Amino acid sequence: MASNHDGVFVASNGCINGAGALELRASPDETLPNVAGPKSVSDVSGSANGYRLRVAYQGLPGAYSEAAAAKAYRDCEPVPCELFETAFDAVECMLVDRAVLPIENSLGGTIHRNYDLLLRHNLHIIGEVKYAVRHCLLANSGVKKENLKRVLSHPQALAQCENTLAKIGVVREAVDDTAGAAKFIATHKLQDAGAVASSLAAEIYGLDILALDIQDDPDNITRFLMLAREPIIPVTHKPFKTSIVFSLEEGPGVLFKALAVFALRNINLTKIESRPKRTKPLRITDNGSNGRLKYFDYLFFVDFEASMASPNAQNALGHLKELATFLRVLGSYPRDMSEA
Ligand SMILES: O=C(O)C(=O)C[C@]1(C(=O)O)C=C[C@@H](O)C=C1
Repeated sequence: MASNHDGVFVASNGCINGAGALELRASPDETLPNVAGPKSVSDVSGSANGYRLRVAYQGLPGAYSEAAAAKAYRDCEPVPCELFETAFDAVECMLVDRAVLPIENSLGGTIHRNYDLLLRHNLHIIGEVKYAVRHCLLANSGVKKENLKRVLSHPQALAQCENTLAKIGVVREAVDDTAGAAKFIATHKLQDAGAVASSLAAEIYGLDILALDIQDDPDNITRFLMLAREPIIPVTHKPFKTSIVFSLEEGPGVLFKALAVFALRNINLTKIESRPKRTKPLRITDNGSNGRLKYFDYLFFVDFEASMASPNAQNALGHLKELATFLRVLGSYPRDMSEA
């Protein structure tokens, strides 16, 4: 992995350091309790014995993900990464200790890319954090709303401000992250372009705030996942959530039967998401008259409100195993019960 001039981890092949790459830092297992091996539930502090936990996030300084990382791990050292994938790689290569990545937003919906990456990588979900996202419309000093012809931001942020941007009547341009959009218009001193980003991004990149709270609903919350190389030890005395992914044979009612394993045990599901199986997205079968039928084949991601330490959840997954062609537990972790 390598970093650019701004110290942002950028995509490269694998974990071997190339020229100009950041030095590989072993995880400070000897200083931070429970860093190696399964972690305890209280693993939320971002520092111990003078060592600051290094937490990867996607975007540049001033991105909401940076603020979410700091909320998840107080006093941590947030480490910017170019792509979601770079953040996954940085944890796997031990360049950082954790990653904090968005998974869904109350207005914009699911961040599908991170579901796909969860499956392709071997990290564990060890926590979740809800963050209230308050978007601002930013521009260079002297630029007024009526001068704007285009507005740049992360696609999720543009989606979350759809009504406001439609009213202003600007062209929307998608970029990698909100803070990157702010930096771009500032660096190029653009006079006809604005950015949707945080008030912190305005401060960092020296931009004016033309409008505050421009998201389509004042209550705009993004849920982030906390990822680590090792799982945490699940407990039953705290509210826990478990995330799994599975696939099923084709047939009538199979998904109904799979979800019934939770209903039968009174386990509440909080989310279900289906994604195409990337390796084999189509299932081809005989249509009974020498023709071929092509079915889409899916992976189902489910979150349920129970700890893997509870016999109820273990029985439910035992039952699901009988129906599933593939089943993986992505993590069992404390629910974020805060108001965001
Ligand atoms: O661009 C940023 O600032 C991000 O942190 C990314 C991101 C996302 O991917 O959803 C995070 C929170 C907001 O929902 C908007 C954008």
